[in-house]
Amino acid sequence: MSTVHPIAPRTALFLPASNARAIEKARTLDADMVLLDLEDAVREEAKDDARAAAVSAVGQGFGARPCAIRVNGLGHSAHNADVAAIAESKADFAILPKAESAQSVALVASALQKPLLVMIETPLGVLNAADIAALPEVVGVIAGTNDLRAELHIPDNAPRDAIGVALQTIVLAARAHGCWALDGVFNALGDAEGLERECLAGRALGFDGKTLIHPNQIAVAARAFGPTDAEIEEARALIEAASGGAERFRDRMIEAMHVERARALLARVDGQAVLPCSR
Ligand SMILES: CC(C)(COP(=O)(O)OP(=O)(O)OC[C@H]1O[C@@H](n2cnc3c(N)ncnc32)[C@H](O)[C@@H]1OP(=O)(O)O)[C@@H](O)C(=O)NCCC(=O)NCCSC(=O)C[C@H](O)C(=O)O
Ligand SMILES: [Mg+2]
Repeated sequence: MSTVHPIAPRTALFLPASNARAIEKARTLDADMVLLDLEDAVREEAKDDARAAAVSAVGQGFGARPCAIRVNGLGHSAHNADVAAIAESKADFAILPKAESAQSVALVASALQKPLLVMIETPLGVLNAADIAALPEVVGVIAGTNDLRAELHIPDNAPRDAIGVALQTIVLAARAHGCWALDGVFNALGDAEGLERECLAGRALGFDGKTLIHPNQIAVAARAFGPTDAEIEEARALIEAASGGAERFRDRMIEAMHVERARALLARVDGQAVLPCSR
């Protein structure tokens, strides 16, 4: 798989593939990417219908937005049927939840024949994240923060620091292997300020964007993952001012690497592939 994928999404909206209204709504929304779920958001008795709906939805497409389908995990009775259907579908990406070992992910990847986003959301998955991200089919790594908290016995109301090592490990794995790093979902639907704080914290950790669960989260996350107008202005000024080696710029030291970062930031604004997953 040698396609260069578009820049990492800042906003990747999950919706249950069983929810026809949400599918229609997603076509009108401004998310960078649409993620149709067959796993936890879909009731057991609705799995077959949801799979058919997901295949049909990606067949119609989501305009210019890339779309992915999340399969049921290894060991679930719907897993094989999901994989077979998605392999034949027009989905741009597949998502594998609860990825735990490079060996098992490699088997699924070869059956899917799609660029793969893996969810790291178990202790074993975190410990093996780098090996999983190293697989050539893997183009992105997503933190599954609800499952992680549950598996680690961390109360829902404990601060995010409690999963800090896991989040950083996920970013490290993604960066080490040139993959996208997407942060986990924010469950509190009415808490825009909390969402913004969590997005900014995720960006500060190195995540490219955030997975979302509701339309009203899109604008907040897009803004937080930026770049902001101030960042754009500074990047332009820095490139203009820089002459090559170590020098002073607005009272701080910059070198060639800062110029490269500024160029990357501006290329992201222009929609060019800056953080491409070139697999
Ligand atoms: C969380 C929800 C169940 C809330 O649903 P509801 O209360 O019905 O939402 P609203 O009435 O506020 O909806 C307003 C309109 O917006 C549409 N809508 C809602 N959510 C979405 C969506 N995600 N995508 C597109 N459109 C959406 C409604 O249809 C309404 O439209 P209209 O009537 O036309 O105005 C619900 O938001 C939801 O199901 N969210 C997604 C849940 C999901 O996909 N979960 C799986 C991913 S989470 C995950 O991965 C966790 C991870 O594994 C981990 O371990 O952490
Ligand atoms: Mg999960």
